[in-house]
Amino acid sequence: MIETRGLTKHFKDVRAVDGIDLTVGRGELVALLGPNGAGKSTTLRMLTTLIPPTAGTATVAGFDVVRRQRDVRLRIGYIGQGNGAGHSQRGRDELISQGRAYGMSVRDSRARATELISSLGLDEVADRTVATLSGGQRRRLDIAMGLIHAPELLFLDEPSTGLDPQNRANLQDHILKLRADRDTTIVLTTHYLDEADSMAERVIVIDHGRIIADDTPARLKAEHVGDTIRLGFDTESDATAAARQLDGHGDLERTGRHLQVHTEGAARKAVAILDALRTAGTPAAEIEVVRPTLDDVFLKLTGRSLREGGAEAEAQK
Ligand SMILES: Nc1ncnc2c1ncn2[C@@H]1O[C@H](COP(=O)(O)OP(=O)(O)OP(=O)(O)O)[C@@H](O)[C@H]1O
Repeated sequence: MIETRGLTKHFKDVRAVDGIDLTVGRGELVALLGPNGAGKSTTLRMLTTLIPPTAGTATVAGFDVVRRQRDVRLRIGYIGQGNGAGHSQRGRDELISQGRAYGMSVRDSRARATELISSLGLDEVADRTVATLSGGQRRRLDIAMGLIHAPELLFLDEPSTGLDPQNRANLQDHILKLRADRDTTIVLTTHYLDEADSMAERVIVIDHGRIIADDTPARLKAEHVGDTIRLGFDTESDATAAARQLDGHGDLERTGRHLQVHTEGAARKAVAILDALRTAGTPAAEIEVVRPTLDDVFLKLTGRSLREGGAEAEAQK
């Protein structure tokens, strides 16, 4: 559904996107992850024909994004970060007009608008004019607009930003359902690592306009970080003795009376480690198996935390 080769966008001296090669197949659900300014939105804006690449090529749904813009647009839905909806019409009418703009019949547009109003929890706002809606309500209306023509490929630029947890969950359900029912291909950007982790089977990490990792969340975590077993002891000397006992069980790191063991398959190994320590007479007082998050992956890959510029920063705005 998407094929890019050396896709590049420069804004004067800023290399926003720096030679991206990307292939996305039909029905995939892909999350683009990266800190502020990494180039995620610029990539989506090129793929949705809103801005032309400086160099490289991209085809979307089989059409070149520069030469066949109209063909691309008819097949995709794009929900950007700004408010796409107008102001003077009622929410429901905006949706119906949008459906008509995509060539749907009045009847189909109405039916689809009703379906989306219900599934995105827009009942209370459907008959109000857009100008009177709150930011979150407007966001949900924008999302409904992007879905009106049931596109085969959907681009969502930070769909959850500005939504409360319940609406975020509703939206995630809706996206997963679209995929299950219609095999819609979905590419989304997000700052919410848990969202990427739970929804996407493929996570692409972008930094400085380049792809630095591309895999399933589970494999990214296993390959780049691995599990950690955290052990606590009654005294520092117990921890030192335990570290000697556990030589060979993984990478060990001792801080005071705590010991961290970095290893694969930590849940299984934890049992063996506890047994070994008990037998040696230095039993652990505390144990915790810590699974890595996508943020740990990002930190490992870039030396920076995605959270610093991510959802938390957004929430403080
Ligand atoms: N129209 C523009 N003119 C000049 N520079 C731009 C323009 N659009 C984006 N940039 C720059 O390109 C870089 C990539 O921006 P982009 O919006 O693609 O990042 P992003 O990963 O989507 O970030 P965010 O998470 O903040 O949305 C940034 O340095 C940004 O300042």
